[in-house]
Amino acid sequence: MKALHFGAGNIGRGFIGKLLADAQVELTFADVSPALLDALNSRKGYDVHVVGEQATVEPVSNVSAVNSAGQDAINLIAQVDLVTTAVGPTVLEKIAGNVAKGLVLRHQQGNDSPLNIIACENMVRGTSQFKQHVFNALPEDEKVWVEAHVGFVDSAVDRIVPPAAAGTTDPLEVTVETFSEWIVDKTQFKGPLPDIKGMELTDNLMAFVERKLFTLNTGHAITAYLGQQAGHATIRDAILDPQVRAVVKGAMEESGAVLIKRYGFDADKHAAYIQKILSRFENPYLHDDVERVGRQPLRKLSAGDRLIKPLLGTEEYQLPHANLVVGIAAAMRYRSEQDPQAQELVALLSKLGPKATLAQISGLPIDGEVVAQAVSVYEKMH
Ligand SMILES: NC(=O)C1=CN([C@@H]2O[C@H](COP(=O)(O)OP(=O)(O)OC[C@H]3O[C@@H](n4cnc5c(N)ncnc54)[C@H](O)[C@@H]3O)[C@@H](O)[C@H]2O)C=CC1
Ligand SMILES: O=P(O)(O)OC[C@H]1O[C@](O)(CO)[C@@H](O)[C@@H]1O
Repeated sequence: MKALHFGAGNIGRGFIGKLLADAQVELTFADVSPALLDALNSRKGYDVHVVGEQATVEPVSNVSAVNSAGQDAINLIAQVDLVTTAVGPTVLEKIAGNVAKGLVLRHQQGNDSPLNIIACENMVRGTSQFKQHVFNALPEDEKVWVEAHVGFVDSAVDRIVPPAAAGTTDPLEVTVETFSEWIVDKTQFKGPLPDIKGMELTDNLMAFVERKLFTLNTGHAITAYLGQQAGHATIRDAILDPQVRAVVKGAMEESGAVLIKRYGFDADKHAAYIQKILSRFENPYLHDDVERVGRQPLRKLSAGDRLIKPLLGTEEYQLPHANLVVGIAAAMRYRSEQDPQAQELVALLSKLGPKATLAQISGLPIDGEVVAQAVSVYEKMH
């Protein structure tokens, strides 16, 4: 099997690319970073540092890389069996044009073998959203062929992979936690289902996507935002702060109560899932900055994402949400010099004030109770 993976970053190298290479898939990365492309092409591999109770170094070999914006990537889309992405939600639209060109070429070359595309991003049904971008870029008369031959397969991806430690000069350096979970929607594949170790197939993807995004990512984001407020630099330091931990755990439980109602999860197993996540946040072997985990606060405060969507669920089922509201207020206080969305948030707050800013970003009603509660917490937070 041949695969093209967009995004040779942390998840690309440390999780999805590694898993494909381990399964003997002939793997090419597509990226835009010259440093990554050069290093991958000259060394053809890299080491993955898996850290936990027992640290291991797992080599990845026989990989190569192409520029995702160039003709090589288009040519590969015409040939491979699998395309995966881990580029970040905002980049999917940017790569859609070249993916569409590759699909047109594939058709022109008479390659009717099934191709499956899987976006591995922190998004609800990210591949379906990517499909829309690809279809927007496709000529009208190619759409029927693409529908018939290309599977757009949604997935949930879970492994904490922070950027390489400060001071590392190797662009391929990557350190990952032991835990990993990649769950894909088996109902969306074209052709035979792949048999790749570490890729789990399900016909109930939404339950897994929401369980992951609205537990791990909800808790992680609130740890980051409250941690930054309390002056902690890392997720570990933040989650070991009892005041932060109480809110994070409370918010995951509030979100969990919605998931239990919606998907019928077993309450005890869900409580154990939350405990496991808290211990992953504490991982002493990972250095994960609160600034990274809180990145792109406008995305994280949007209606379908990890803070607002669980809160809307609590309203739907009339469940408590005091801790989620504290997390939302803390997100409004997130600051980062590196992050354009953090700058935009500051600009919005100073132009519109907190109430209108939150309503605009989240889609929550400006005169509703939740906005009033969040703004009241926000104002007490400095
Ligand atoms: N790091 C983590 O622990 C996890 C990340 N994710 C998700 O995986 C995705 C990627 O995250 P990370 O790997 O952490 O980010 P990252 O920033 O380490 O990697 C993104 C990669 O995409 C590349 N890129 C940017 N523009 C591109 C383009 N036009 N074409 C091709 N490549 C391009 C970048 O050069 C970079 O190598 C995100 O959606 C994230 O939410 C999901 C689970 C875990
Ligand atoms: O990658 P995002 O969506 O910006 O959010 C960061 C989060 O994603 C992860 O990278 C993994 O799911 C976490 O480390 C963190 O919750």
